[in-house]
Parts: sequence; C-alpha cells; structure tokens
Amino acid sequence: MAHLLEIKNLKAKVIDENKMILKGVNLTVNEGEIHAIMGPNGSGKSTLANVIMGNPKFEITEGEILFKGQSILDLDTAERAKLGLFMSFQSPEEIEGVKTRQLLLNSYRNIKSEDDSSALKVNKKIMDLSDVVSLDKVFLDRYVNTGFSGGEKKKSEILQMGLLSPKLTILDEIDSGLDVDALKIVSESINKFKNENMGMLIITHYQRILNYIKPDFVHVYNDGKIISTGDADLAKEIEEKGYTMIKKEEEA
Ligand SMILES: Nc1ncnc2c1ncn2[C@@H]1O[C@H](COP(=O)(O)OP(=O)(O)OP(=O)(O)O)[C@@H](O)[C@H]1O
Repeated sequence: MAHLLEIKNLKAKVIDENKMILKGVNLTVNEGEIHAIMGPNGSGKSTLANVIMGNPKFEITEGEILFKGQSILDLDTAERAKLGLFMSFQSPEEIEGVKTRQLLLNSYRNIKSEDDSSALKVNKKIMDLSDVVSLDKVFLDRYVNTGFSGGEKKKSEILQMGLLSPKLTILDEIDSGLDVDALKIVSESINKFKNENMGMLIITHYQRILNYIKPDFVHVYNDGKIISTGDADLAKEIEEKGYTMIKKEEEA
C-alpha cells in the first residue's frame, strides 16, 4: 500500500530572494504515525511545512511530494486541503472582517463535501469542539485571531483540526506560547482528534509536548534536511546535548 506522505529529495527556494532553503528532504509518514521534527532556528522547518501545503512563496527545484502515492506538486493549497492535508500555523494570521465561526463553517463546507453541512449541524460541531479545546465561545463571533492571545490562537487552530479531521496533520510549533495548563489542554485535544488513519508531523523546539503526544519517530533537522532519525529518546538527547553536539556526532 502507498505511504500516506512520501517526500523524496525535496529542494526548494524562496522565490523572491532566490534563496535555497530545503536542501534534500527525505521523509516518509504512514497512516497512524506521529513524526516530530526538531531543529535549530532558521533551519527550514516551517518552510518544509509550507512547501508541503503548497505555499506559492516557495518554488520546488527538485524532488517530489507524494500523498497516497500521487504527486501533489501541481495542486494548489485548497486542493491539497480537500485531499486531507492540514497545517496549523506557528503564528496564526489575524483576519479582520472574517468571523471565526464563518471561517470554520466555510472551511468545513469546502473540504468535507458532505450531504448535510447545514449551518445548524456544523455550528453544533463547532460549539462542541470549542468545549473540547476550552476556547470560550465568544471567540467564535470575533474576527479570526484578532485580539486573541497566543494561547487562544493555538486553541482555535486545534479546533479547526478537530472540525476538519484531516488525513495528514502538520502542527508548526503548536506548543509555542502556551502556559503549562494550555499545553495540556491543547495536547489532550490533539490526542482526541487523532485517529489510526491520520499521520502527523509535529514541528517543535521542546521535548515537553512529546510527553503528551508520543512520537513514533523523532527527526533532527538541520540546514534544510533531516540529518538524524530516532525514537522518542532522541528528543531527550537533543534537550540534553543541543543541536551543535548532535550535528558534530552525525558528521564524525
Ligand atoms: N518568505 C520568505 N522570504 C525570505 N526568507 C524566508 C522566507 N521564509 C523563510 N525564509 C528564510 O528561510 C530560512 C528558514 O526559515 P524557517 O522559518 O523555515 O525556519 P524554522 O526552522 O522554522 O525556524 P524557527 O525555528 O526559528 O521557527 C530562514 O533563514 C528564513 O529567514
């Protein structure tokens, strides 16, 4: 059976600056697997997430991204989302003029293509999910992320994940800016929303989220590619030794 996600020798640059950022990423994710990606600031982790989702700021110069065995390189972001790819942003955008509830309803209708996506039914789901992620319902009637705290933004991102139930979930630093209680709520929500068919990529700087969401694989990412792969213990090793030491050991 085809892998859920297969990335082969992926190289990509920022179009505006002609600057290479991804320098040969290889990664395979199967259904039900959780992969953590850890690496130093500026190494290209968010760029990898953006390139998987088809952000037009980046151009792929070499390599392939296969989703369930089919290339997705020619698909735009909306088409990738319809296939079941989802990404939560490291810094979620504020969108003045668009209410959170409306964004959620429209996303659901565009992506899920169900017979019954009446506002009543989807709204009920949204209300239930806001309880799961402990996001006060007043935020549903505010403009997307506008005036939300860092933690509220992250909860809103995870509410979207729960609503859209993607096949591949990419979480870009979902743990950044969360206090200990919010980290627990967000992690527990993610665990509730994942299922045996979903693959997950968690980009993080810290091992602490991996205490809640157990990764099957941990990858060390450096200068645009994965330089080492291990199990959950690798995350602890990174925290103890730091990236410079791990990189030296890999090169030795
Ligand atoms: N749109 C862009 N224009 C110019 N440079 C960019 C753009 N997006 C990313 N870069 C550059 O690409 C490099 C990788 O950035 P990226 O955000 O992918 O790293 P990261 O590993 O996610 O970093 P962090 O851990 O600090 O979030 C950085 O040098 C960054 O400045």
